[in-house]
Amino acid sequence: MILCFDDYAEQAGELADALAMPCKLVDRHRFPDGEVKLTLPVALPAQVIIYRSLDHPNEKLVELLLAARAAREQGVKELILVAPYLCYMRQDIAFNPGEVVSQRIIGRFIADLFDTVLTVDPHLHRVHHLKQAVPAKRALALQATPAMAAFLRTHASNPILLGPDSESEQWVKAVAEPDGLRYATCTKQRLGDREVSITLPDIDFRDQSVVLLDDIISSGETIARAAVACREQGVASVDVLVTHALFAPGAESLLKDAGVRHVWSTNSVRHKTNAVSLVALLGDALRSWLH
Ligand SMILES: O=P(O)(O)OC[C@H]1O[C@@H](O)[C@H](O)[C@@H]1O
Repeated sequence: MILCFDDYAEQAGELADALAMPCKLVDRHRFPDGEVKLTLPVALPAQVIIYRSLDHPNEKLVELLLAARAAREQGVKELILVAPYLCYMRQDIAFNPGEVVSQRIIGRFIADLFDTVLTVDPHLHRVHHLKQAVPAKRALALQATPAMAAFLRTHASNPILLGPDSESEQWVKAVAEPDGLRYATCTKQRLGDREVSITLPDIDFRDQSVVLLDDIISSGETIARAAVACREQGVASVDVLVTHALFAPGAESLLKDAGVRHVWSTNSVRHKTNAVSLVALLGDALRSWLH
């Protein structure tokens, strides 16, 4: 059985359909002081999947704690978390004394609640395996790149794929290579939460169709700066394809002002740019674990 909350009921329902299993809602009541009361379905089976993407994570983490512990109290033996976007993975090192390394702490918090954690393209740059960040019995990070490549085959004509920074090379390369597309990455310097500088690679961009490809749009600064730099080089068009459409306030207008034509995202995070479904990817990974 899949359990979901109202925010991701549609995606969870699609996944349940793909796996031919029931999907039930965790009811959420908010008290006047802001606390929540959750009500789970009763008579839960031995194996339960909780589907919830962890964008806007702070309240969701408390709700996951309540739901997972309550499911165990009902006798659930195996709990699987499907969180297409996994929060707090970016804070993976203390740059100053006293800075909290959230990745480690949230990773352990989630691993204490769930036997298995399934996610897509987590932002891991200093560790290489999800299990190092989320030490659950089983932790699997899927890649959205095959679904992105399939999408681009029908939505872009011979584009140059451009990653905005060196970290994005893994995704750009994985999407470009199977179809023999040209790809490159920019050099990025992050100066603050909402301030980055981007230097384009030395390529002739004139009249080319560029697709900027990255894992996350948060403030939108990275993609906007890259798009502006491309347009200054006389590109024919700039489109954007990302895995996780976090879109902090202001990001949308930033991209529009930068002259981005289309923004496409996977449905890991609910957003109006969602164009690439991850249901088949998640379903295939889960199928072998179900009993
Ligand atoms: O520039 P914004 O949109 O705020 O942040 C997203 C970028 O910051 C990085 O961590 C991500 O990999 C992406 O390149």
